[in-house]
Amino acid sequence: MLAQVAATSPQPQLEARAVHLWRGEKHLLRGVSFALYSGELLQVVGPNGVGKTSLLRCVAGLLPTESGEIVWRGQQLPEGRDEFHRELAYLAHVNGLKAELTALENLRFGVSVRRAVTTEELRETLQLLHVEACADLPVRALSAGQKRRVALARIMLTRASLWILDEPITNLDKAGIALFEARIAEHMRTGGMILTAAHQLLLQGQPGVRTLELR
Ligand SMILES: Nc1ncnc2c1ncn2[C@@H]1O[C@H](COP(=O)(O)OP(=O)(O)OP(=O)(O)O)[C@@H](O)[C@H]1O
Repeated sequence: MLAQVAATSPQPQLEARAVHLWRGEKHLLRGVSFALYSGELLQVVGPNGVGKTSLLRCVAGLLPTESGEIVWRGQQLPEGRDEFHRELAYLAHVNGLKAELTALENLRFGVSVRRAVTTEELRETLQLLHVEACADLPVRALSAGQKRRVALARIMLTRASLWILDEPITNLDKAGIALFEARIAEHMRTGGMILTAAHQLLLQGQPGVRTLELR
């Protein structure tokens, strides 16, 4: 708890300011604002179709906003976009894994574009999510929950400070959720930040954990 307080900086690292987005005829995001500080988890909640995924995609730069600002460490994007993307790890609804490659090959492929990584480190990370036995299996042979765990291992391995995760615990069982919550808590403890779209809240009631409700 003390470590979390120490990791919290007085300046927001990420801000959305009055973001508006239309999808077709629908005015989806109507002036959405938030600030995310070092060591925090912000969970975007709301009913199906309200715009949670769209907001995450706007923040990640995958969807252009009609108006409003996304600000990373005081700099309005797209200015400084390369640095922002170096600090960002994004996980969509889909896992983004290649079915014919093994879990280990997927991780190596996904992580080594960002940094050098050893096989030992990849295996250790799979172990943290209890899917080390899947390391040498083709991803097509894994269950939905095992695939999600491998996809989450990729996020952990990036060493990005900001994780943007769309429904991260989809298909995870109780044990998988608990393992992932422990990794999130560790990321927060070391000053990392997480922005999620969520139907099921993580680390409820813990310091540094907030929700943003879309209506
Ligand atoms: N590519 C698209 N083109 C047009 N409209 C879209 C597109 N993608 C999503 N939408 C619409 O935008 C709205 C918000 O979708 P979004 O996926 O952001 O919602 P969500 O809150 O994440 O929903 P869920 O809880 O079901 O995942 C929906 O009405 C959806 O139909």
